[in-house]
Amino acid sequence: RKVHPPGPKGYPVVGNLFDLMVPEWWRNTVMWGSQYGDVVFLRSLGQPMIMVNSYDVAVDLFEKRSMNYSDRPTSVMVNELQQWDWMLSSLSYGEQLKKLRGPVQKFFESSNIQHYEDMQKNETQKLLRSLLRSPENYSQHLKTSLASSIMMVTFGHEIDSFDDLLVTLARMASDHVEMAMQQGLFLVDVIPWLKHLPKWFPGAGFQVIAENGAKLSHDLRYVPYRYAKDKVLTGSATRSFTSQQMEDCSRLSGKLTEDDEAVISATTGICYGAGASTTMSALMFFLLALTLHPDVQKRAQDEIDQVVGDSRLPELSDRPRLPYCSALLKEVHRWCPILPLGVAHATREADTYEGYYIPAKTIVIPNCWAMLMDPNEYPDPDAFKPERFLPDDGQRMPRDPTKIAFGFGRRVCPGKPLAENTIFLAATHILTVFNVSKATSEDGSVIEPIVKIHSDGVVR
Ligand code: HEM
Repeated sequence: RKVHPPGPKGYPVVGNLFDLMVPEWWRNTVMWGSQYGDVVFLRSLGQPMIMVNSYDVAVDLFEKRSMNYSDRPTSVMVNELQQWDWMLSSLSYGEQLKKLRGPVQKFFESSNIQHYEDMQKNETQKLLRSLLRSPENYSQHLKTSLASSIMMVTFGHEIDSFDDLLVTLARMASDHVEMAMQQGLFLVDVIPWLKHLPKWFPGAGFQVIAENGAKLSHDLRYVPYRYAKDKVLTGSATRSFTSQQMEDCSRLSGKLTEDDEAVISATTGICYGAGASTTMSALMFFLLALTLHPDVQKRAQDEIDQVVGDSRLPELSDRPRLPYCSALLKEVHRWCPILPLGVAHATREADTYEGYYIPAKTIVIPNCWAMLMDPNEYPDPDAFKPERFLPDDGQRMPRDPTKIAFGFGRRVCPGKPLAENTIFLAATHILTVFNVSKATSEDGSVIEPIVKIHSDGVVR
């Protein structure tokens, strides 16, 4: 509903708590969108929020007005008590963000990340061998392979098992921070003075959680970095994000300063948390799509057979000649949004948009679910149809879903080139050597899978 400046008073509070408590509650936000429009205002425990339901509005706010819409919501629990304030994804828009995003963007851009193709192919071939040995453990094999790939790219650290010490640390830390980031879970985020309560005080259990979080935050930042640094200094390191940054610093100033180390440890420390579960989720949805749609699988395999032949596995350079496989992966990002509500941005200052007053420090949520399920852009949105991205001559190509799935504006995912390469290699390698199908019981009858999608509140 349109209201006029000056104030947020009198805004409609839409939806109700029940809507927010059901699993996959963002599905309801599509209804809010059709009822209230592309911009929906809510108040959660006094905190103003807007939900952006259309791609055009997302571009208007996050891209055309990016100076104002590139902040992040702050949280006492995450930023202050647990000291995750070094983490790029939770930094406010400003000098520190620019200082950290610069090296991250430079490292992950396509021209640099292509140097890691051999390493990625090696990891993917290890995945194929594990899948051959015990296909029933497919999700564990995927997790291990993706963890190893990210650890190799970031620290030059190869892992054999998911119980690897650095991976365990990164997993525990990621779980902790994801929990702490959930809006409204901790009262201290609503009533900040509670942060002064000692941990023995009745009801101050959050202080114990915070203390553990602060330790994990410190260890995640410095333990893997020191390990990788030692390998670089002893000459036993392979090329990685850490080694490249250390070389850049030495070339520019002849030595590694404390400030350099603070940047390298922060930029490398975030990679596992940001990249492992998201890429894993995309590949799990890919396997689900193949299981449910054998016709799609067959068409993709035929394309690979024709283009690549049967004497080698696909490479990144084959991508332009595999349009159906590329369309399949676009459809995976659209059909099963991994981050249905993206990652929240926040306004720095008050703004007016199309007659709406948007206060300063409003949390701005891109409703990626609604954008990717928009029937005007993607007719029959619940159906899995890669061919929608191969339109007949003269027909319009629907919007590339990765323009939504990887976020917007100045906070867009910097890891996108790496994620896309990893997903392409794993998906096409699996298609080349395996058939993915529904399981059968002992008497040979097909077991219909029951699709259950787990979400930790951020990543599905
Ligand atoms: C399928 C895989 C992935 C998806 C769908 C994904 C999606 C996203 C999204 C939606 C955001 C928030 C963008 C915004 O605020 O508008 C984000 C941020 C980020 N992603 Fe990814 N991501 C993926 C993989 C990766 C990988 C592999 C890495 C690095 C190893 C990575 C690193 C980051 C970082 C550092 C941020 C924070 C950027 C900032 O706050 O400025 N992501 N990602």
